[in-house]
Amino acid sequence: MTRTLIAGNWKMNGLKASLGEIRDAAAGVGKGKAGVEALLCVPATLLTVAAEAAHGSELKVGGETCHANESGAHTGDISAEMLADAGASHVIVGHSERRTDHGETNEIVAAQAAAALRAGLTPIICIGESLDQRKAGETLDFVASQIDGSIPEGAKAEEIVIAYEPIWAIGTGEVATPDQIDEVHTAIRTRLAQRFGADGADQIPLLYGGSMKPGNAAEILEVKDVNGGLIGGASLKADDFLAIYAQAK
Ligand SMILES: O=C[C@H](O)COP(=O)(O)O
Repeated sequence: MTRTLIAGNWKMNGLKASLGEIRDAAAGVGKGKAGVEALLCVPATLLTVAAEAAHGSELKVGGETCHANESGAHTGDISAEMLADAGASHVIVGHSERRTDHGETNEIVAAQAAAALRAGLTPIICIGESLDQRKAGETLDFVASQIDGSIPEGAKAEEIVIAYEPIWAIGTGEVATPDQIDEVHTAIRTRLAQRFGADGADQIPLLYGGSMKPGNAAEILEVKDVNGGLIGGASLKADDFLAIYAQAK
């Protein structure tokens, strides 16, 4: 059975002064919500204190990216082992902002996801098309190529999470319609079934991300192959994050 995951991505936001939001989120998750996981992925500077703030609750914390190597001369980078050591259970890899800002290719993303698995973390592998690709009718082919290239060899279905985030819907207030999400998520599940078999593909949570908010979460989470969300702006406030979490089944 597919797990449901409501995951926040704080991106480059948050100071120690924001820890109250994590404490509030931690206090609000888990109540009568068996089968729905809650996760906040925070900047590396906050990971240890966020893990402490969430300790004893059902809120998990995660990183936002990782280097493929375990250690070494990579100034400024952070390994998956370091994230695990700081208390992370998950790490986002291949977010479109990383692909754009840091030139991360499918090959790099697959190596990062492999590193996450090596360190015992669950990689949340992000894929999604640009507006130009959507207008050109290339969405499904592009997303399929990202799936093929970004999931590492040897990964097991139960170890990974996929997040579909149309780039044009990220931080723009523009949300993909349920029909658009349905079309892409169905295509993703079908592609995953070619690699993992139907039973394997069914075990992989498919998250939607892109301007998800308390007011549109229910409609998005109702879409057949949506198993949760990857939430940016609305995850910064515990009230909003919890309001989305409350709508997940
Ligand atoms: O990782 C999260 C996504 O980029 C969505 O961000 P957003 O909810 O601010 O649009």
